[in-house]
Amino acid sequence: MSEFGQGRSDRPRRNETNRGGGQVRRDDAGRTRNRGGSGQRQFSASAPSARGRRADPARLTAFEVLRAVAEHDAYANLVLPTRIRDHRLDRRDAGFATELTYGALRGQGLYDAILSRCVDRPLDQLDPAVLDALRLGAHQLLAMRVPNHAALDETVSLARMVIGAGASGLINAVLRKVSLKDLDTWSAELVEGVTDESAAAALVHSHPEWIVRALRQALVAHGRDASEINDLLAADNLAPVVNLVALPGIGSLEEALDNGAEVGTLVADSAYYQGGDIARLSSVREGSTRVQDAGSQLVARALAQVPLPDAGEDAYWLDLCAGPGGKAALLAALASEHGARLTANEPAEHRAELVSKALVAVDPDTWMISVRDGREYGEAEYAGGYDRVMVDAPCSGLGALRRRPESRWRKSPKDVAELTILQGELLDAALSAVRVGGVVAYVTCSPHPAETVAVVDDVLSRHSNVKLLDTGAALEAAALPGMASASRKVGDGSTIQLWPHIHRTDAMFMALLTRTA
Ligand SMILES: C[S@@+](CC[C@H](N)C(=O)[O-])C[C@H]1O[C@@H](n2cnc3c(N)ncnc32)[C@H](O)[C@@H]1O
Repeated sequence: MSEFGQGRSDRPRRNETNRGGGQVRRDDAGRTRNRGGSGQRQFSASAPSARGRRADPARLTAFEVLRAVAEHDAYANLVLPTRIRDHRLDRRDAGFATELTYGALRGQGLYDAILSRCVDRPLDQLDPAVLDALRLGAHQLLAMRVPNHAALDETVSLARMVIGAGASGLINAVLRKVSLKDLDTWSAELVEGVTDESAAAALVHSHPEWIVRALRQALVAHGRDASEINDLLAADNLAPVVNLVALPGIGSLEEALDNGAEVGTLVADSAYYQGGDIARLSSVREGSTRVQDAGSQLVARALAQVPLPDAGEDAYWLDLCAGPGGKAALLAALASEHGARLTANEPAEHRAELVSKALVAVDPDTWMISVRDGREYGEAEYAGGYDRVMVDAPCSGLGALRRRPESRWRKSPKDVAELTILQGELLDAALSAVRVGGVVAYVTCSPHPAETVAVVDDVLSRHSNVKLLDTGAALEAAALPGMASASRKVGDGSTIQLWPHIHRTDAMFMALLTRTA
């Protein structure tokens, strides 16, 4: 089964027996079709000339999202829910559209390599809409449990309706060639003669080559074996399960568990939810239960719970880069339990508003929003004013590729280089704003060495009064028993790096630091 999707397809399930004993036929959109007494099919999945037939709404939805991503730089995870609503897809069709959209976007690199062997011209000379239709067809043919004839006919029908009759002929011919081999055979052919391991892994697991090299370096930099790269890349291609957190002292997981969620195994008050539209849970709508990756929950809890090296006051906490507010909500709830107050800072106005919304369920007396460049907290007026500071720095997001299916194709090494300067400056500001004996958490959702260990090494080399704490021990204390180790020793302290292929979380990095003088 493909690694480019949710790992399963819930449709079509063919030839199910219904309660009356007859055959329930499902069309290629997964809806049941009554074949009627005459046996005459109302809908022919195999008819290649389905002229005049309407495009399948689930496939049309996926096509529209791919077009929005390509033409308007849209984020698939934001556009898809709107399109699903526009087309009034039921739960089953919404699942199909989601798997198709995300799978085609993640698999784009691999599918383009395959398609370029089946098209008689360079892919960039194709109409971009045709190319998107071909990618959707390739994903259905190679990675979903859709019968070949259905994948072909439905994609051709879609193209005829939304692009034109001319395009549908080309698409039919190309997809027929794609369908002649399965994904493993195609992958093996593509890497034949490719001697560079990173280049081969980039092709097979559909990642840009520079990201494969960066992730391989990251594994080594965080004390793991470079040979894990294939597992890591494969994990990037699986849709993450929705993780929930019930805000401590405020929310409860009861409703989620009643609706099929399973208790989380990494961190307290968390759950895994696979029940579809999360907004149907009232606790989520109210904001007392929130969607948050378990890795993000862990780093927030580790900062909140680590004993302060100098047990003094513990009343003022700062989240320096808070938007859109995931960690701020958990930190504010934990601060409230501690009797502390959280300042959630975010320089982008619209993101600061999101932070306010994220905090809606938390007692408003325990938090406040600040809207400024986090580097301003390095100024004298804030010096030593906080006991615990979170620096969840803007980063390349290379550790969260599974959440944003198109993001890997939009990033470049230049993004990383630009961000590392800001990351160092924000960490400097946090270390100025924390009191002596307080704690700063430097966090990224990227394992890239330049954004993680290099930033920490640099700050330690520049400030003789800054010390790395045992972050691994703090994380373990915040986690449920049995979590696989994530820490790497550095002198007397340690940093931690979580991994999608080991911990089933985003690849969060954290270093806990203190100021000694
Ligand atoms: C990785 S995100 C933070 C995610 C957030 N902590 C959460 O858990 O939801 C980084 C945030 O830093 C903000 N940011 C960018 N430049 C900044 C700066 N100079 N000072 C403070 N925050 C900044 C971005 O707008 C973005 O919202």
